[in-house]
Amino acid sequence: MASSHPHSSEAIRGAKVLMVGAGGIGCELLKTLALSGFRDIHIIDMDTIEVSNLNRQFLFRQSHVGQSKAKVARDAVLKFRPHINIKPYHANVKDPEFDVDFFKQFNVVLNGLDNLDARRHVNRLCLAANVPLVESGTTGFLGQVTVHVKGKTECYECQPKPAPKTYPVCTITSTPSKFVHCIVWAKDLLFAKLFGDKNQDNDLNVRSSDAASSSENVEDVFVRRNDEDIEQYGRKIFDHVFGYNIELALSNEETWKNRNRPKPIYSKDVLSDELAKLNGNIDKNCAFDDEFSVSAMASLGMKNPQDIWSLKENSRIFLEALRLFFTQRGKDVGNLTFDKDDQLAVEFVTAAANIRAASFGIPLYSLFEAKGIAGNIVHAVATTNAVIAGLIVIETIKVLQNDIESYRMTYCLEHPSRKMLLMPVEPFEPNKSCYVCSETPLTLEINTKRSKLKDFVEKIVKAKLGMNLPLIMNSSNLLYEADAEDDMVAIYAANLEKVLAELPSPVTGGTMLRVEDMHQEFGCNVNIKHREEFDEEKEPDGMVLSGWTKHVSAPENKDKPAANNGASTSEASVPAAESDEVTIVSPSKKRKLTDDSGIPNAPAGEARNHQDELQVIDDEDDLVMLEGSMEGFKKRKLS
Ligand SMILES: Nc1ncnc2c1ncn2[C@@H]1O[C@H](COP(=O)(O)OP(=O)(O)OP(=O)(O)O)[C@@H](O)[C@H]1O
Ligand SMILES: [Zn+2]
Repeated sequence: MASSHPHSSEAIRGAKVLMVGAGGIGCELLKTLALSGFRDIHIIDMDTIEVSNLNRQFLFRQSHVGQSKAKVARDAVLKFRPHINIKPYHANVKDPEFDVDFFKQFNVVLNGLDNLDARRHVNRLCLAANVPLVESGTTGFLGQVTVHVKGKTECYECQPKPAPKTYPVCTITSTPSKFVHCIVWAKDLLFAKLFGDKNQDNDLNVRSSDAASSSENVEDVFVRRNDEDIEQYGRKIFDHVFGYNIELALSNEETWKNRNRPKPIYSKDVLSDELAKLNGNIDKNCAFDDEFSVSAMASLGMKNPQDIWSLKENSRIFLEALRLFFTQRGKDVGNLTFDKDDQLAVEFVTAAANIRAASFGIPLYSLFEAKGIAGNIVHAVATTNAVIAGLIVIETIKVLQNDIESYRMTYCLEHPSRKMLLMPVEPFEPNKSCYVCSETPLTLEINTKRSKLKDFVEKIVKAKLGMNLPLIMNSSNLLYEADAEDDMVAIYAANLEKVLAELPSPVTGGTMLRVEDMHQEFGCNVNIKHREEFDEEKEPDGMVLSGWTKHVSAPENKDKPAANNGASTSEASVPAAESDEVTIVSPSKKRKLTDDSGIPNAPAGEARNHQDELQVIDDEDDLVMLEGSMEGFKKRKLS
């Protein structure tokens, strides 16, 4: 780790650093820190080791599966650097114990995280504690490292981050045109409906409940009666979702005027009765070691995850996976959420998505490909993580030396630009209108007569402002407090609704709300303005927050800013959603369709660069940088 600075080794030896995340980047980083001479390292990671981590998180071995990442990483590094201090915390960085005072003890904080939510939280604590932050992210071959020093460079939130990839609910429930729509339907609607929490809202029946006046009671279809034969139940579900619901959708002629009509698929048409019986019989000879090895593919003797199954094979997998969930993993049913590492769940979702795709004339995909789409997986490249970890340490040393002139944010590219794969750029000054690191008030346009406190808190305060434990004030009146007792919540809700309701319409001056998060020692002012109507397509929240800088996020999710925006460290979740999930926009009313799309696992779609500096052409599979874009790298002086 060469540095021209004479005191770098001193700076390293005396430094106390906090690493957040001990995953793909984190393992590389801890090793590089230790080998570079760092002697006091604290690590927070909330996860335990999974088998799927082992290919790149090289501090972990098979025998560590199930153990704390932070602790195992520490032990592994102490084997070759026994005399340094490494303190692990198996915990969520958002836990209250990691407050501003905790952050203040460190000289620098290094993020190796994989989600926007945690990154924003750490950014705010670093600002409040006045501790520099070195932020990083990787997605496949792409990566970046940025330096954030309060008052000197932009903070992590100075540039707005792109919104999570969302799909209009009607595209998902009624008019899929791409395989990803079928995956989202299979995963977030059907899987959730059959195996998830029954109390969760679910749009699966949007269409059929419209016609619930017909003989069938829709809710009953999905509930398995106690004495109901599992094969019969499986076929009933199959026929309902792939046959009956499609017929129902077809009855709405308007929808299909300019679209290809889907084809209803019934189990009897695809599977002969003999086959369906065989379906069940095979399994009886197939023993599973534990519940996580339960597999419909194994049960049916299908081996290659890269095969594209026929409609018949998908149907058999669908019925078999459903049967296995109820017979072998019955205790999970009702509590499951889709997990890309759950083989049976991936099999079920692949099969269901393929059957739906077949119905809508969309090409079918293999389990391997479907898993990538469902899990938003861009395959991790260990080398990218290693390069990024090295760059983090280089920036860390500069930060410790207070060598501001040398700070760089560095992009790791997939293809060379001007023969360079690493693109160093001078950091930007803080954005004067950043609501996080400056005092700029925000503006919220909202229908003050209709909007509810719950929506305001969930959609704006938590989702957009990233607050964990919010508190809302109007002058000196407390309107909302996150951890208030239930009865108080009702009073707060009434208060806010009263405040909103009393606003004259249209409000020109606005009403100021103060929103704070004590834990983050962060607060901002929100100027409420009344607006009557919202475009349900473009403004699905029914309220619009603005005021802190122009929007970077492109509607098609191209030219998405940097890798550390949302998802990503290794095996990054592409659509950069906070929960790393593709979500469905559920409109209050039916909306006009658009074909938004973009394939979520296409690495090319993930051009992760500062939009202002890097122009990127999303050319299906290639990230191409325009030569002229180098102009954007011109110096911007730091204060
Ligand atoms: N709020 C948080 N608090 C503490 N650790 C977190 C938090 N959010 C994410 N992490 C950790 O950040 C690390 C990110 O690493 P990485 O991107 O390699 O993900 P992974 O979970 O190890 O792998 P994959 O998601 O690809 O299976 C994970 O170990 C995860 O536990
Ligand atoms: Zn900022």
